[in-house]
Amino acid sequence: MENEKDEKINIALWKNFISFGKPYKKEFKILIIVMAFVGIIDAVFPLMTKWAVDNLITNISTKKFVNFSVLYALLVAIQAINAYLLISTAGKIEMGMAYNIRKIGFEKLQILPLSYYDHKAVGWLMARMTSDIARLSETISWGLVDFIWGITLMGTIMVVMLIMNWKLALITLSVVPPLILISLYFQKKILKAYRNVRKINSKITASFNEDIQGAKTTKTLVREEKNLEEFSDITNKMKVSSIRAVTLSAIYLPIVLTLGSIGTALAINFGGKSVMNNVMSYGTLIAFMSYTIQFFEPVRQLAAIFAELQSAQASAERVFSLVNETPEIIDRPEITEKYGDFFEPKEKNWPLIKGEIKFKNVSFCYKEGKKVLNNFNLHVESGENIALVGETGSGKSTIVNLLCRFYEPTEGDIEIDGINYKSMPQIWVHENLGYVLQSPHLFSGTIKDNIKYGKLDATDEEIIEASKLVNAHEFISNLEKGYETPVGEGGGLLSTGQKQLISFARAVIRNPRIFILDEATSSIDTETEKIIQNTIHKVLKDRTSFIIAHRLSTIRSVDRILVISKGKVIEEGNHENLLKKKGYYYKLYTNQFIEEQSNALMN
Ligand SMILES: Nc1ncnc2c1ncn2[C@@H]1O[C@H](COP(=O)(O)OP(=O)(O)OP(=O)(O)O)[C@@H](O)[C@H]1O
Repeated sequence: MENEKDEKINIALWKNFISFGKPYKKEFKILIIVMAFVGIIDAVFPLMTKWAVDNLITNISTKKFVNFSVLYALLVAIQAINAYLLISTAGKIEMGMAYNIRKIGFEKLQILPLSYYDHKAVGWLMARMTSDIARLSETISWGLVDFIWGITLMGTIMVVMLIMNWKLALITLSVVPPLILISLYFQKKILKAYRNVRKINSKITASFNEDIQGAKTTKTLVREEKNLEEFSDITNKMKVSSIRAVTLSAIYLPIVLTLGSIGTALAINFGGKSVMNNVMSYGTLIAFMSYTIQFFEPVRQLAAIFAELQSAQASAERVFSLVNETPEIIDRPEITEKYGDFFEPKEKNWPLIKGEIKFKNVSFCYKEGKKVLNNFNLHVESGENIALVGETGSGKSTIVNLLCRFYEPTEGDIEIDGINYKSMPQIWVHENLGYVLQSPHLFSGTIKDNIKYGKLDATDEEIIEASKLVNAHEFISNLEKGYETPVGEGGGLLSTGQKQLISFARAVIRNPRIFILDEATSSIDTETEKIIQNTIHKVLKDRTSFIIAHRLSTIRSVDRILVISKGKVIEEGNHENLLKKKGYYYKLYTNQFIEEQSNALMN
């Protein structure tokens, strides 16, 4: 979590933020007018009291009394209508702006390349999209409410006081400047203290999160006591910070009340004398006393808004760093003109992919200066099945990520069917891609929903057909609710093998020309493994495919095996040829074979 600095108000940033409120121009206008009315009417009530004291008590007349009552009731009714208007309008602005920014943020998250997610933690992004945006919209709408109300109320009170008795007005208002200074000082301190509480709170949330997710690991490593100790440490800090924040509020309020009382005392003292000398009416004195008390609330509110704006600015900066992020991989303008953009694609009049792939002198680095691939060349025929093997970190996933255009080459080109993929929209490749991840992610919902995720308009027949192709139909049909079985969060209600089969179905339902399989390392039972082997065989048929292989038994029948080391192909050929070569692959294969045999014996 970043430090929130006490910076000056950044006008440009707030202008940018307010631009999201453009669709709510009418609501903003209503809110400003309503709040100005509320402020003025609030300042009229003490005048009503003055009038009542000066006229009704001393000189009672039924007609005047009735008129007074009617006017009073009218003002109260107007305030009630205003209250309705202000709450509904401010609420509309708050929710509307949050909706607009969240939508744009979500759209951005869809188009940002994988590289963006490499350096942004999930928790960071979630906090931006939820709490930061909520806080900003709240600050803007309710802050505006308090601001307009405060300014008009204070302005009206000042004008009325000066008109009634300018000398007494100046004397009573002399407590305002120290009040403003003290309010600013305390509001800043209070806000800082609460900010600290929030920071610790996010650590507590993260702690809970890690603890729940890592419950199994904790138990196996007997870390319970240590975890508890660390947790107590954070909660203790939270307690201390919260008490500090509350103490500051507890000191601030009596100071405001005292200053308010001094103002009232000044009014009574100097005003009382004027009343005794018959220079001023009782009613005016009472109005003055009411005004001094009424004056303090907006000062407190305005100081709070000012402090809140400074702090909310940090939220605004973080939200806009996401909203204004320019994706590293973008379709060129001439391409979007021809094919439309991500959210509004035009007719797909691009060539169908057959699946011939060429890496031409491709170099790539995730971080500047550290080349993972250097002058990498590869030619894959359409429909050819390729397996990538090699030690961990050798660059297998990188090759595949580049082919999928999740990242783009730093140097060199990648061609599909002889076309440089950078001269086509990203969706051209993505639409023709089937990718089964090493640990497939299923979304909460039913098995059917998850398979349909690969092709939103898929019919039930297509879903069953895809499931049959990947040998998943049998196990799905045996479940009590069949295709309507809920998979749980992240597919947690299914076994690893079942999850894999469903992700196969999801990938093949769109009939992709290029198929990528990042083979699972986690062990599954022999029966399921056999089913998956058979599935792989069927799915790869006639498609250009890349398998990142961990179990070498899977790839015995592929057309070509590439042994990758430090981003280079060090051996290539089919299974038999590579074994005959007695090189790296031979060693890898025999080691794995011996390992599997000894595991089998031990079991
Ligand atoms: N997102 C990333 N950001 C920075 N460096 C990365 C990133 N992904 C991979 N690397 C680095 O690039 C190199 C190649 O990684 P890659 O994931 O391609 O290897 P791999 O052969 O697929 O490994 P494994 O079999 O363990 O999955 C490694 O040194 C790795 O640390």
